[in-house]
Amino acid sequence: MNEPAHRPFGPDDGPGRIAAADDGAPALEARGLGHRFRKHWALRDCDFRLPAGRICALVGPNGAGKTTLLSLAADLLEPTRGRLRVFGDAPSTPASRGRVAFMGQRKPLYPGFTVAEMLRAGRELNPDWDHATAERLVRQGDISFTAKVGTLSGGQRTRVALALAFGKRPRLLLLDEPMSDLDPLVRHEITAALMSEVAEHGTTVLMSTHMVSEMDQVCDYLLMITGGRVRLAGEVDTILAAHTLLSSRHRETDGPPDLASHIVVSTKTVGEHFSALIRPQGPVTGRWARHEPGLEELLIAYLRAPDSTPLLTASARVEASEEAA
Ligand SMILES: Nc1ncnc2c1ncn2[C@@H]1O[C@H](COP(=O)(O)OP(=O)(O)OP(=O)(O)O)[C@@H](O)[C@H]1O
Repeated sequence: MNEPAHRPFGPDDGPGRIAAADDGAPALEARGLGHRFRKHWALRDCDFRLPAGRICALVGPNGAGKTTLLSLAADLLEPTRGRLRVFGDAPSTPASRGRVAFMGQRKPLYPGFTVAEMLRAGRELNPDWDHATAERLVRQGDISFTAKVGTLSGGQRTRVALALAFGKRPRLLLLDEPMSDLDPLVRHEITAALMSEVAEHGTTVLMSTHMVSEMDQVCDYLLMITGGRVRLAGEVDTILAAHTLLSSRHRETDGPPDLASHIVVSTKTVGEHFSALIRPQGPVTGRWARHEPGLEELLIAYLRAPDSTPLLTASARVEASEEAA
């Protein structure tokens, strides 16, 4: 993963940055969005919406294009094709840059600064800085304000980076694998801190993660990218309800014929045990054991079949893009 430079806050984020244009606009809207690194398309033909106020898990295998999408939203990269809007505005506008905070995998902290100095820098660079929120997040982690950032543990650094991101009072918080270097207890604490701040301020969160089982309780929206293309987008509940997990004793690797009328996402055969994740297109016939999949089961099935038919719920859909190839 090659990560661009971070810009968690900055002097461009001037006063009056929350323009009226964002009323009712989705937090993110991509139309025909593509980004190419030299000859390689990291993202292509992406059309989707992320409604405001959602906590969205951004998932996909390594190299899927998650960091690229977050970097486009944070205005660290420009689209090669198509466009992306943040609350109705291009990411490069002062209005958008003021509304967005990005915490990348390399936390945007200066090791020689104390925690207090880091927060002070946040206050000086951001006109709408919320010092009380930033301090509270640090205090909840029992982190000393006089400690040098370079001496903090991974979990403490993540907490300070989150405090800086929240202190900016973003409308959209972009987090790139925020929990990857944390132990389960600290992950739990940081998740709780994140949830309470989000509940208080109604922040939209787009968070890339490989820790799907832990995100299950946190995220109410899902964006799955494989090979640079959107595969799933929408409310977690709606997406799960659109699928059925079937299991049976069969020997056929391609599945029994009574699945032919459904969208079969992926199938698995272990010995005589056959299972299939399907999107039913009518009544399911046959002697199947059936249940609604969990989020992890669903994502593993899609990861196993990255070319399966995409599914976007109504709230995530945009009309076909004129700019798409
Ligand atoms: N600066 C770069 N130059 C060239 N190719 C790049 C660059 N950054 C990313 N890529 C390529 O673009 C594709 C998407 O990368 P990206 O980092 O967005 O994936 P990701 O889903 O975030 O992966 P991971 O889960 O491993 O972090 C990959 O094939 C990657 O090698």
